[in-house]
Amino acid sequence: MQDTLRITEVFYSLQGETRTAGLPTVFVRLTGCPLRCQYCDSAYAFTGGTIRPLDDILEQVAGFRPRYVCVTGGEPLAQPNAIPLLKQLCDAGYEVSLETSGALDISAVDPRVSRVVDLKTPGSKEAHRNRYENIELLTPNDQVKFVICSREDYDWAVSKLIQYGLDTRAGEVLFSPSHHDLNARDLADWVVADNLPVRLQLQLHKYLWNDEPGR
Ligand SMILES: C[S@@+](CC[C@H](N)C(=O)[O-])C[C@H]1O[C@@H](n2cnc3c(N)ncnc32)[C@H](O)[C@@H]1O
Ligand SMILES: Nc1nc2[nH]cc(C(=O)O)c2c(=O)[nH]1
Ligand code: SF4
Ligand SMILES: [Mg+2]
Repeated sequence: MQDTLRITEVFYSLQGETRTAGLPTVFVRLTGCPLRCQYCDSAYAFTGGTIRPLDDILEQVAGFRPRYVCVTGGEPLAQPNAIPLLKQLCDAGYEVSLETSGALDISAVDPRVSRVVDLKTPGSKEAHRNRYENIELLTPNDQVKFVICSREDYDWAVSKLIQYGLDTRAGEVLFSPSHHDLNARDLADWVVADNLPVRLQLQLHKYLWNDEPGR
């Protein structure tokens, strides 16, 4: 039996987030997630999808001839075969990133992958799922993200930034406003006022294409 994964979509777009924002990227969106963040913009990936052999997914990715590949979901690490998928994407020569909720163990992910680890804020309603052991595993090739819903979430994120020295562990600390919950301008003003060592990230794809799936 060949390794398979349940996949919602594979598409080519501009990376809307993280340190490669703006660069053409293939997205592989895995189906299913054990969390239910109140703001989730990808709830259409909770169910459905198609079970596909790994080779078939790799072949579709190769057809786009990309430099960057982003594995997202849903929660990719909820499927054990996400680990061989990530390794084989690296072996194929792509620059690979993984978007993960931070609720599951990231230790088995190929070190060539840039792990984008969310620390779920209280405003997500899933902060109790954070696996803080992941923080010790972060390297300069990784990125930590806070999706911020309110001033209270911002203060919480700043306290975690300081408590764990996140800017010295990960290559990037990203502060992203929760779309529809928080004005990007307010978050920008707070980051400047506090002189934080973080990058404000806006979801570029929502400005370009609103909230359409597959973009
Ligand atoms: C849809 S999730 C999939 C990967 C993984 N489950 C996770 O949460 O990181 C991809 C990224 O989108 C972020 N996201 C989801 N909904 C959002 C929203 N309404 N505003 C800003 N970011 C959002 C998540 O926090 C996460 O960083
Ligand atoms: N363009 C684009 N960039 C993205 N970066 C992360 C995404 C995600 O849903 O994880 C995403 C997405 O859905 N679209
Ligand atoms: S963990 Fe990611 S995919 Fe799951 S509900 Fe939260 S934002 Fe959505
Ligand atoms: Mg998205």
